[in-house]
Amino acid sequence: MERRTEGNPISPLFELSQVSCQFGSLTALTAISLQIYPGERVALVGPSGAGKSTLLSLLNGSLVPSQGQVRIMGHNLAQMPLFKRRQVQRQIGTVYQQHHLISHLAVVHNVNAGHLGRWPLWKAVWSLVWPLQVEVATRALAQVGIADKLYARTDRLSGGQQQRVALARVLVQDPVAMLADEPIASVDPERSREVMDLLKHLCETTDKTLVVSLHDVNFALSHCDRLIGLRAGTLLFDCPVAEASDRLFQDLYALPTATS
Ligand SMILES: Nc1ncnc2c1ncn2[C@@H]1O[C@H](COP(=O)(O)OP(=O)(O)OP(=O)(O)O)[C@@H](O)[C@H]1O
Repeated sequence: MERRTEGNPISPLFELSQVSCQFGSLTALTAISLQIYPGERVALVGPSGAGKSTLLSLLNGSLVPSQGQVRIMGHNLAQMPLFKRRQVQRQIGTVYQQHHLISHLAVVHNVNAGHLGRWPLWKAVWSLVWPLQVEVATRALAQVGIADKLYARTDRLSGGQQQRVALARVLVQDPVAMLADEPIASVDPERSREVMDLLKHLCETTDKTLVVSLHDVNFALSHCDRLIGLRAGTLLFDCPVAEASDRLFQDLYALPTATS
C-alpha cells in the first residue's frame, strides 16, 4: 500500500514481495509481502520458530530469500555486487540478544566497532592502540546512559550495561533503521522495561525506524505502533497496535491441534 505525506509518495524502507525462505527441506517463511516505512516502530510477534529472526535477517541483508524479492531502501541486494551490498547493509543496525561484544576489550573499542564497515583496516587497527573518535563513542554512551564506562573492561559490566554498549555500537554506525532480535528475552521485567524504553527513546530522538521481535506482546503494544504476527512462517496479521485484539493473539499463539 503506497503512503503519502503532503501529497508526495513515501518510499518504503523495506519491501518484501512474495518472499519465501527455505533452509534445506524446512520452509521458514512462506510468501511474505509487506512494506515498512521510515519512522515506524514495528513489533514482530509470534510463537517460537514462527520466522521472526529469519525475517530480521532478510531486513538486514544477511540472508537472501529463496524466492521473491526483498528491497532495502529500494535496493535488491540479491542483484548487487558485494561492496555495494555492504554499503546498504551499513544503513541497517542490528542488536542481538547475545550482544556479540569482545569481552576483554575496553568499552570504547566495542563501541568503535560500529565504524568498522566504514573505516579502512589501518584505521581500525590503529584505533585498537589509540582509540579514535572518542567523542563520538562518548556521545553514544551518554545516549544509552553509561558515558562513565568508556574505558571500563567490557566483561566487568553487568548484562544490562553490556546491552547498552551493543546499542551504543549501533548508534555510532548511525543507521536509518534499528533491528532488535528479542532484546528482552531472558531478562527481568524491570530491565525489560528499561531496554524497551531506551530503544523507543533512541528511535524517536534520532529519527530511526525500529523493527523488534518480541515474545512479550504487552511490550509490543506499549512500545510499538504496528504489529506483524507470524505463525509457522506465514503472515497471520499486520495491523496498527490500536487494532490489536485478544482474539488475534489467541489465534497467533494457539497450540496446534492434532488435526491442524
Ligand atoms: N540457519 C538455519 N538453518 C536451518 N534452519 C533454520 C535456520 N534459521 C532458522 N531456521 C529454522 O527456521 C524456522 C524459523 O526460525 P526463526 O529463528 O526465524 O524463528 P523465530 O520466530 O525467531 O523463533 P524464536 O522466537 O524461537 O527465536 C525454525 O524452524 C528454525 O529452526
